[in-house]
Parts: sequence; C-alpha cells; structure tokens
Amino acid sequence: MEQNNKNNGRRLKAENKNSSEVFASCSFSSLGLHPTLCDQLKERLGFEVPTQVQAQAIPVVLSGRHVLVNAATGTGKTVAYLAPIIHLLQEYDQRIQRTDGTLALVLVPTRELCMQVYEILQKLLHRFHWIVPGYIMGGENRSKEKARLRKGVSILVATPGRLLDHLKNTSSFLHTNLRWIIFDEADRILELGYGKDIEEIINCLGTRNDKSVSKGTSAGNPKVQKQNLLLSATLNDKVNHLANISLENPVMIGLDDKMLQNVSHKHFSLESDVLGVAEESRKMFSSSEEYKLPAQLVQKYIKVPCGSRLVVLLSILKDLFEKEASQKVVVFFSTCDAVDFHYSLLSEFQWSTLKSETELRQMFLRCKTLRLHGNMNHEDRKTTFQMFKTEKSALLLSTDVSARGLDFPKVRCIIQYDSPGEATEYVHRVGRTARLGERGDSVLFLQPVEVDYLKDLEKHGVTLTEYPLQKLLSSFPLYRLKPQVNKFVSIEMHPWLVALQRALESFVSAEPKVKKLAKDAFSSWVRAYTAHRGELKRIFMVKKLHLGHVAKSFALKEQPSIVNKSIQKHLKKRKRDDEQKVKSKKRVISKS
Ligand SMILES: Nc1ncnc2c1ncn2[C@@H]1O[C@H](COP(=O)(O)OP(=O)(O)OP(=O)(O)O)[C@@H](O)[C@H]1O
Repeated sequence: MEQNNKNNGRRLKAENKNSSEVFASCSFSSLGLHPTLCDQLKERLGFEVPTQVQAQAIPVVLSGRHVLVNAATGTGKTVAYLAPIIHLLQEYDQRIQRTDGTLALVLVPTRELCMQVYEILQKLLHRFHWIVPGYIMGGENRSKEKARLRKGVSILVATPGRLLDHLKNTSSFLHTNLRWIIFDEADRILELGYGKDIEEIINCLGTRNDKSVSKGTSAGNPKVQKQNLLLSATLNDKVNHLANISLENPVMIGLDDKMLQNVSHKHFSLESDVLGVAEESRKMFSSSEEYKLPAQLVQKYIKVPCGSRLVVLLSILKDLFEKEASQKVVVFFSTCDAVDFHYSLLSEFQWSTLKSETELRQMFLRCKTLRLHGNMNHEDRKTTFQMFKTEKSALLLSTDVSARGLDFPKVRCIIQYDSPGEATEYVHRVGRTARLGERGDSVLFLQPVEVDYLKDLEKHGVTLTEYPLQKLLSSFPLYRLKPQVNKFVSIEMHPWLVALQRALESFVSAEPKVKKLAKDAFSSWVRAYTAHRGELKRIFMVKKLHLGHVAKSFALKEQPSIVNKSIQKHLKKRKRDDEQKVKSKKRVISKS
C-alpha cells in the first residue's frame, strides 16, 4: 500500500514536471492574439494555455519574421503557426474576400495530415467566416478542387504534387496575394521525394530567397510582404537546403545548444536570431544531430529470432489488451502487403488457450483492429483515419503513412515490428505516442543480428532498454514454467510460442485467402529488407536472412519461391559464399 502511494506520488510528480515542460506559464491573449481567436482556442479545441513552442513561436510569427521551428513531436506545432496567421488575416483594414485568392499556403507531406490541419483550421475560423479554409490533395476530385480554387480559398492546405498540378493547370487559381508559405513536416516532404516539386513551387510562387534566381521568375506581388515558416521535428541537410532557399534571416525556435553548434554561418545570414542562444555557435546541421523525444516516453527494444517474430508480436499485443482493454496501440510494418496479411490474420484468427475440447474458440485478440496504408483506396483511408481518432480502444496496423504528424489522441504504445530504417523515421513513429506530456511506451523489434541498429540510434542520443520478454512469456498462465526450467528454455522452444506458432500455421494453411496474403507479404517484406541503404545495409543484411525463418514469421510452413531478380542475386551470392566457406574448411581439415 505504502509502496503504491509512493509510486503514485512519483508518477504525479513526473506528470507535473512533464506538464510544466510542455506548457508555458502565460495565456494566449498575452501573446498578442485576438480575444475571439483565444475564445475559439478554448471553446473549440479546449486549449487553455499555450504550449512552450506556441509561446515562443506565436509572437515571432506575429512580428512578420521568417521562422524555423524544430520541436519534439506532439508539442503543438500546428497551432503555433495557424493561430498567428489567422490573427494577422483577421486584422486586415479591409476584410479579406474570396476574390483575393490564396493568402496563406500550408504544405504537408500526406493526405491524412492535410485533412487534420484543415479540420483544426475549420474550428479556429468558426467565428471568422470571411476567412475561407480549403484543401487540395492527391486522390481528390480535380474538377471539384478547381471549382473551390476558382471561388477563392484564403488559407489553403495542400500536398505538394497536387498543388503543383493546380499551379500549372488551373488558371483561375489566384495566388498573387500570397503572403505565407508554411512547410509543415518539412523533413518528411523532402524524404518523400518532393524536393524538386517544392523548388518548382517556390519558383512558381516567386518566394525564393535567392535574388539571382527569383529575378524574372517571380510570380508574386512585390507589394506583399512575404513570410515563410518551416517546421520539422528533425533536421538534416535537405531541410537545411530548403530553409536556405525559402527563409530570409529566420528566427530559429527550439534549437538547443548542441544543435546550434550545427547551424552554419554559411547557411543563415548573421542577422538571424536564435531564441535564447549566442550568435557565434552556428554551424551546418550534421548527420549525427541529436533528436528530441518526449522525456516521458519509455523506449524498449526486443531481441527476437526471426522465426519467432510473429508469435512474440501477438503475445505482446494480447498482454497489452488483456491488461488494459481500453487503449490504443499502433504497429508499424515496412510494406502494405505486410499490413494486409497481419490485418486479415488478426481479424480472423481464433484460438483457445485451454486444451479442453469443450472450450469455445475465441478471437485471439479481442480489440478492434484497423489498417492504414498507401495502397488502400482514398475513402477507406479517410474512414480508418477518422475511426482511429475517435475510438477509445483499437489496434492500428500501418505503414509509415501514419508515422508523420498524425495526431491520434491517447495512443498508449507504438510497436515498430519492422525496423524503421533511418533514425529520423524511428523518432517520428514513436512520436505518435507520449504526446503533449502524456505517458507512452514504444517497443522496437530487432533480430539478434540487427542489434547494431541500437548504436545508430545512440548516435542521435536515443537510448533504449531491453523488453522483459521472459517475464511476459511466463505470464501466460497455462504455459508457466518453473523458474529453473524457464532459464534453460530458448525463445524458439518456449511452449507457449511453439503452440501458438503451430496454431497460426494450421490456420493460414487452411485459409487460401490468408495464405495468398502471407505469401505476398513474405515476398514484399524480403524486397523491402534488401532496400536498406548506406550504413543500414551493414546492419540489415539480406544475406544473413534465413528465408525459412522469414516464412515462419508469416505463419507459412514452407518458404515461397522468390521471383525478384535482385533478391535472387543476393541469395545466389550467399550460396556461393557458403560453398566457398565449406571448401576452405575442407582444405584446412585435409591439410591438418
Ligand atoms: N495549447 C494546447 N493545449 C492543449 N492541447 C494542445 C495545445 N496545443 C496542441 N495541443 C494538442 O496537442 C497535440 C499535438 O499537437 P500537434 O499535432 O500540433 O503537435 P506537433 O508538434 O505538430 O506534432 P508532430 O510533430 O507529431 O506533427 C494535439 O492533440 C493538439 O490538439
């Protein structure tokens, strides 16, 4: 009892500390925002006080300066730029009209994020009906978008590809009065390969911060004072380049001392301000930049042999939902096919943990399961996105389409079942939990041969501790082993996992539809594994994969044949290497 009180006391202290780290000790109105807007923030969004990043960014945006914001995931960056822009738009002497066209443009990497920002905009603009919000994005009906643009959209949220399309083909899209461009999740926009589109967009809009280039190409109105904002939870050389071409003497918000040592004189002019930091310490962003993660996030890794991956994943999920039925969990996979297979498996697989004949089979996981990936049709994507937002308890299986910027309330745990690749991706995936000072856990799956990935994360200041797998396994009552036996049982031989694996394999082999999904998922998983680039290739080595074990992780009894040429090449090379090794061993033996 006393211990419990102590623990609760500690948790409360930690929560209070988190809260004071996340929220500022001032009000929205003291930052200079219009009273009606402050009311909207409170009434429509429930925001009483600004977060730290909002308290820093809002006055700077109101002052008209270009801004670069680097802050941890889930710290309230969206309102940090939307609120001051709405304030500035509502105070125009002459009320803006639809015929003025677009005055502010928010660029986002994904359709889901586009919808999310648009929804917040709608709420904030409720009492400023003359400021019209709108969105354009891939997958939507072009003609309807054209009609909306023709009528006039004051604040436009857009994905880059579709925006460029309208810039080139929709003559009635008026943007000569454009005053703001906001690059939200700038790093993701660039990683998705939109770099060229962005440069073209900047040129089309005439907001490039390079006098020699903008001459003659400017489509903007020279009388309009331009202000660009760039927001990113991670910084890298590409973001640095975008900042360089789009921002003029930016104020930098959220960069700590270490990062500031990495900001260059060469890239930002001497008049640039950095909130609270000395001018001298600026150098270019480096690839070993430290990432900001929410302090209260508990990060674990789990070392699992390939063949036991699926059963361990299912055991963790079962444990999570049995301990707390009402919670939200996201599992990240590397491919759309893997999402589809696991979705189908988890939606249909029934099992009885008791061996008794009379016991009815039950769903293995009794929680609502949803899926989200880029190959789903647009409407299904929208529905899943909205459902996972509003559900109190659900499991979302997803590719990285959910990794960036999406704000699903109250996600308790993030499982990275397939490793994320770049460390930035790790940061964004775990950023879907522990938002705004709330508790959150994350688990990263690694095979024993992949544990060097932890060193890669450590370079960025991200440290993980090991997940207590044995403890979890011994918590399944029917398979509890005596402690002294337990010590000697390897994961692969653990009775609970062995029984579960067998049940899964029988289920998949009896269901042709699921079996087909498993085979497709197997092939695309191997393909994705070969796609690791640079340093990561050294950690995720396809030639170290045991394909029979990979097949087992898709509950397949045999390994499907692989058609892909590059994988075949890798495998042939591995076979040659193995043969070579055997030959040289034989030579050594015969010599001796
Ligand atoms: N002042 C505030 N008071 C209470 N809640 C807030 C406040 N500002 C933002 N939030 C909430 O915090 C969550 C995170 O906000 P937001 O999505 O803007 O974060 P972010 O920094 O953009 O995250 P990411 O980097 O993942 O995109 C949202 O649920 C939002 O509604």
